[in-house]
Amino acid sequence: MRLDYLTIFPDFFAPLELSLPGKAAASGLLDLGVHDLRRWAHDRHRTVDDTPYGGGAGMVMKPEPWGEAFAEVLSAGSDTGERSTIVFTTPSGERFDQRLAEELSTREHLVFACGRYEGIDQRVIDHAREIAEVREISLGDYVLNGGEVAALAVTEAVVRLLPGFMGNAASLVEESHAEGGLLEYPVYTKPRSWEGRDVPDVLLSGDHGAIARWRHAEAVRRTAERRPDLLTPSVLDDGTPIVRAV
Ligand SMILES: COc1cccc(Cn2ccc3ccc(-c4cc(N)[nH]n4)cc32)c1
Repeated sequence: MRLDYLTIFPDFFAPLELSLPGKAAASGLLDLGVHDLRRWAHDRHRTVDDTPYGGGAGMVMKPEPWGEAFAEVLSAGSDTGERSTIVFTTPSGERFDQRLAEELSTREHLVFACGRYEGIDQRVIDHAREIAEVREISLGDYVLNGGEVAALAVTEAVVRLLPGFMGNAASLVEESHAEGGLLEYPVYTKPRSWEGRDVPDVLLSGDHGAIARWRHAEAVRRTAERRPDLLTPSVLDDGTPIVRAV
């Protein structure tokens, strides 16, 4: 997989060299490219923003640098001739979740378009839809100052799913939000007693059936307490969607 990042803060992506994706890059399983968007702003001040048409506070990112950047990065990045996937992180995107992480992990080339200011001129997104697959992705219902943090989060969730990148593939299978949609059960390690708190006896019993049953029960209890929405069915038995009055 190739990952490219377009940003006015390229240093934001230095951690990618240090973390899991960095190792994967070293092993040749990942190709990373971080690009300063100002490379495609040709005026003396490398201007990437301007005032919004229609008025309003703040600045909007100009379309021209993005158009030139996409042209260069898409042609250089998809040597397989595969269409690239441009990911715009934005508060107004589809909510990122494990299912979307799994979907993106199947792509050959992801290009993260990291906006700043009050966002990117809409014509950039419209243009991108003609030259690539486009996903507009939100991390959640809160507003960040730009797209870089969201791009890093999406990157980590996607890359760890790629075959050969996780040291222990078995842990991927057990994870919450992956199978059954339950939250993670509580985990323990040595020492057996700490600050007067002991590890649950069942985990020391060697009875793998009892341990599995305890872990499932704990996952259900936690999910019911913290995320009851994950437990309620969204469709009736015959597949009819359940529409809830707000
Ligand atoms: C576009 O609408 C905006 C309105 C007010 C501020 C901003 C700031 N901003 C600029 C680019 C940008 C990219 C992503 C995000 C973002 C994503 C999530 N989940 N929260 N915040 C925020 C961004 C944007």
